[in-house]
Amino acid sequence: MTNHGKRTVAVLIDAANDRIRPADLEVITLARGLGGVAAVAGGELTPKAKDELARYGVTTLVEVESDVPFTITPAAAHGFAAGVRHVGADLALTTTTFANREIAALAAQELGAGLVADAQPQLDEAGNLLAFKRVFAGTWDIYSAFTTDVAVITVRANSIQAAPGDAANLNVVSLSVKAPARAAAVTTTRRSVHPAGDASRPTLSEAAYVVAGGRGTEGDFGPINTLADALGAAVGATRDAVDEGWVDHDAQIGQTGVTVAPLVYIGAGISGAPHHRGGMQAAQTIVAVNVDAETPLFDICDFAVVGDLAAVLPQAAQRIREYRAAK
Ligand SMILES: Cc1cc2nc3c(=O)[nH]c(=O)nc-3n(C[C@H](O)[C@H](O)[C@H](O)COP(=O)(O)OP(=O)(O)OC[C@H]3O[C@@H](n4cnc5c(N)ncnc54)[C@H](O)[C@@H]3O)c2cc1C
Repeated sequence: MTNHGKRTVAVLIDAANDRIRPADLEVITLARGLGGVAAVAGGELTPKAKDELARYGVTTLVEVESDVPFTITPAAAHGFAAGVRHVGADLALTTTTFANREIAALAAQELGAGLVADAQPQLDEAGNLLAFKRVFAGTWDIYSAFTTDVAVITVRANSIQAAPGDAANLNVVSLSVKAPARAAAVTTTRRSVHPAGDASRPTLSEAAYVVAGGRGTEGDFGPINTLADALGAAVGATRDAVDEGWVDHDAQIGQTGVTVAPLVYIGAGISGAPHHRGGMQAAQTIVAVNVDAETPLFDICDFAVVGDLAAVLPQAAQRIREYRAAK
């Protein structure tokens, strides 16, 4: 895919009541640096959500009315692809969630587009689009170029901090689509959303701050929760902690768990086995708390604290609370 001058970037968004999800706002912020931004949503958004899109510089909102709801993945993929075509976008972005990976793949197939999952769009010096991703437990950086006219990228959370842009006049378009037969063939009898972990905390895969505990907690996640509460962080864990039944499987970070890329990852009582590192090494700042000064996690961390987590974490939480109260 070569540089065509001004790009149009379509972003799939998922409004939760009146709010645009923070991860979607990150993707919109990223998209603004690449071209004009159009949002594509399944159904009608509330006026508040539309205001938020305008504040983030989105110029067009395509509200897709589909005969099958976007909760059915092929219907969402078809609706998204229709939105991308409608605005003539050459780049389509979604956040990286399990559902969005599938939506992006099906939409890319329909659009004849190249797809890179869990990456960050970037422009090279000539303005050509690249998808950047860090792989193999953070040991390789891959830059992919597109040979197709349209590119689809699912964007890893916390690639960028969301920030409002120049407020735009939002042009709202309604687009009616008929879902493909494979979507219409599905009958939803019951739909229940399983709240991942603690509903009062951010989603682990999208959180800006993550506090994770391992076998060193000896089953007491109290200090982990205390620090997570002070920071507004998600709680993560190693597989050993999950296998012991100390925390839900949803919290497992690593090769066979969730991949996180927060601004700050704090790992306490975690040795830093390669299986765990593969899921957190992309964090921007890594803090490790361990009684063993030789623990492997110290080899890759930015800040190492040698100490008992039961003593260190409550003190850190207390200082954070004091700092926030004084601000
Ligand atoms: C196929 C496969 C897939 C796997 N997938 C994953 C995965 O997705 N995610 C994952 O995490 N693991 C995974 N594992 C397991 C992984 O290899 C490690 O066994 C696991 O990550 C170790 O967990 P841990 O760090 O909690 O425990 P340990 O390695 O036992 O480390 C505990 C650490 O706590 C420290 N400690 C003890 N007491 C304290 C204290 N009071 N204060 C501070 N520090 C203390 C110790 O010094 C030690 O460093 C996988 C393994 C296999 C074989």
